[in-house]
Amino acid sequence: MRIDFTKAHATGNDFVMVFDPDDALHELAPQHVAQLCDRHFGVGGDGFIRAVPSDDEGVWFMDYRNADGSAAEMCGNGVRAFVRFLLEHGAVTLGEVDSLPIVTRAGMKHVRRLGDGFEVDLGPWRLEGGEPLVHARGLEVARPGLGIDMGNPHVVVALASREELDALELTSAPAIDPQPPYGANIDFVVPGEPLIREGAGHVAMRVFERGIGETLSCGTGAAATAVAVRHWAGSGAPSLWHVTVPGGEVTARLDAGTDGIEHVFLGGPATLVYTGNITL
Ligand SMILES: N[C@@H](CCC[C@H](N)C(=O)O)C(=O)O
Repeated sequence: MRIDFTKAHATGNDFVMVFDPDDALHELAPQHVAQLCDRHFGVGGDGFIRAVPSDDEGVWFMDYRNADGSAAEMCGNGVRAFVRFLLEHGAVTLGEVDSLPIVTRAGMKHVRRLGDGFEVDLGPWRLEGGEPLVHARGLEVARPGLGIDMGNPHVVVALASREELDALELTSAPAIDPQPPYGANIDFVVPGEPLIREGAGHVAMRVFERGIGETLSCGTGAAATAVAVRHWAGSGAPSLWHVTVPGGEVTARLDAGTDGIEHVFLGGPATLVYTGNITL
């Protein structure tokens, strides 16, 4: 089977993207996805994204899979790359003031232009309750995490310093107790110095993603980070957060959605790198 693909990234979170208007690849097996995402034997990527028409006329479904072939509900960096990809294919148009609906496994999301990049309305979040203990290599003792549902599951762990963040060894999965039923992406966070600058919050994070491993960036992780840090900071904390990740910076803005409930709006760049084809 020959597959035409585009390699894309959003702050270093990289994807193999396929345009599939006829849904011809709907039976692509997890091992095929894993092969495409393999950095030694395939194209290489943190995830695989297939563009397929949704049941809504003119609206596209983002079929997102992790590098191990597992499906995930949402990918905040991936959806920005997805919109760039759809625009490149001429499959959609997006004016300066419009927003584009995209169907995901976590429901419909709306994406608008923001500078040279895009901003996606990830919708409302949910605090999971409880404080799972997270232990990663490089940490002397396990730390409590805050479980946040951002459409996909996250556990955010606050660390004391930049040194502690840098010392983390994320080549193997951190242990979580109790283990969340569907697994979780684990976001390790340190406050910026200072935490608040010019009215906006600043934090740095590293992430160990479910179904992948450490990545250079995670958009839903940055959104969960902003929610967690604001939760810890209490009233008076800013609503705009700059989140530094190993692959760059994204923004997470906490604001009312069209339903009047507070949503997280994730902003950042998205780049198409090259196109090619591969035979599986
Ligand atoms: N990197 C993504 C999240 C991808 C899915 C995640 N690994 C999961 O399994 O939930 C992002 O930018 O949000």
